Amino acid sequence: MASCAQEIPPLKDRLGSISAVTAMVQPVAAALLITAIIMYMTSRIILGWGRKNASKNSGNLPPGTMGLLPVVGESLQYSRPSGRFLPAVFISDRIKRYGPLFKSHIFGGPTIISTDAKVNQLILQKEGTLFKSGYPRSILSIIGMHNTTEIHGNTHKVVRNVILNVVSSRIRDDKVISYISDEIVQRMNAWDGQIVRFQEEATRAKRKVVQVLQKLIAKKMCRPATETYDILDGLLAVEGDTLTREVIIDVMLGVTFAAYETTARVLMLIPKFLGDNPHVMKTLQDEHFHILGERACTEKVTLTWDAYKSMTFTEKVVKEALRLVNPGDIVFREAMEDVNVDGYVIPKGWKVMPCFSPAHTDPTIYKDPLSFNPWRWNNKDTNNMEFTPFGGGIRQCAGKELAKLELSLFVHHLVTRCRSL
Ligand code: HEM
Repeated sequence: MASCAQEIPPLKDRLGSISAVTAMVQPVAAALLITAIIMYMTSRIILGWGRKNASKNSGNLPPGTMGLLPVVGESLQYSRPSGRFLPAVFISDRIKRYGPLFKSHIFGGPTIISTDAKVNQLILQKEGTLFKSGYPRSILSIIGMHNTTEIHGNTHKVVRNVILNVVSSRIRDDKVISYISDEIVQRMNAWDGQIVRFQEEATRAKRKVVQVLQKLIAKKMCRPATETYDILDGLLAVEGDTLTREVIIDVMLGVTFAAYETTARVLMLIPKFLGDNPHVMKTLQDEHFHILGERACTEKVTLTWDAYKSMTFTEKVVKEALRLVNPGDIVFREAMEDVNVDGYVIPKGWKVMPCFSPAHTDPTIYKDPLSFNPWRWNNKDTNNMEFTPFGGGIRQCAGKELAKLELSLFVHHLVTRCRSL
């Protein structure tokens, strides 16, 4: 058995080992001290920075926190996946803590987040006077620096009119309906027995879009627009000093992004809603087999504008899916001057982020809001500020009628396909 004397080394040796340990610990301690000093100084700078931002404005900023780091702010918390439907946990937690209007620091800048339907309406309606579209650079670098969100005034009006005119005239064309319908069937056939990797497909596709657009423009320049007149034809027809070729390509990129990501997200979740709600599926099947009549599922069906307009229950299913999925949940604006809202000030130059999903899932507006219930739309007005899946004001979605058509045609093929499975 070892004695205590053997366990405790003599003082000289102990001093030796202590100094060895000290030698080892010293750099670590020094590093810790320096880190602590840097953290202290950083926090002072940050706190000072936060106060400086606030003190520039005489009014009362909405409550909220700005996060610990100047550039990152609360972006990491904001982008943490929620694992459930919107609103994101970040948003619902802050509504509980601060109320419907709060400040944060996300996407690289101080931001006021509004989840109040009335305030959102004000922000959207005052586009061009109190607020202007103001998407963060990180988003613009993907969707193009000159896309629809970044063009203002008359140029925006011209571009918007082109898109609205092309969309509203072409979706009534049965040939276009048939084209979309065939595309859906083709894609569905390719999905059979496969896991669909939407994200990978999208990323790969995005890289090719600019090349495709450039080739398409070159082709279009060589022949006059025909009956296949599309948004690109429309934009090329008004090409000029402000609407340059570069802007047109970015607008097309933006339209592709706006049209694809949003519609795909709703489309992806519709099968889940129907799988979870067999009674909705049954009612849909009744509607769509009625449209099919005696025709067998395997027969190629040519859908028409009239057939689409007769899909009245489908319209409610699409609305309900839009309410819960909310692919256009947030939009970005920038305050053009100090704006007073509900006793708070939104300072000039700050980003403003109207967020729609809290109103869409508010139990005082929608009974049992998280249930998928298309019948709730039987007597409900949808032209109000509490249902804004397509935004509002002069920047309201220019493709909303096309999106609703595409989603309805998808539902048609999805529910009639099941008979043959
Ligand atoms: C479910 C599908 C869709 C949803 C939920 C949706 C949602 C939205 C929202 C919320 C905005 C407003 C953005 C803002 O205020 O900053 C918007 C704008 C826009 N969307 Fe959609 N969108 C959808 C599909 C489409 C489609 C299919 C197109 C194709 C043409 C499209 C084209 C546009 C364009 C061009 C704008 C900009 C309008 C402007 O600035 O005047 N969207 N969309």
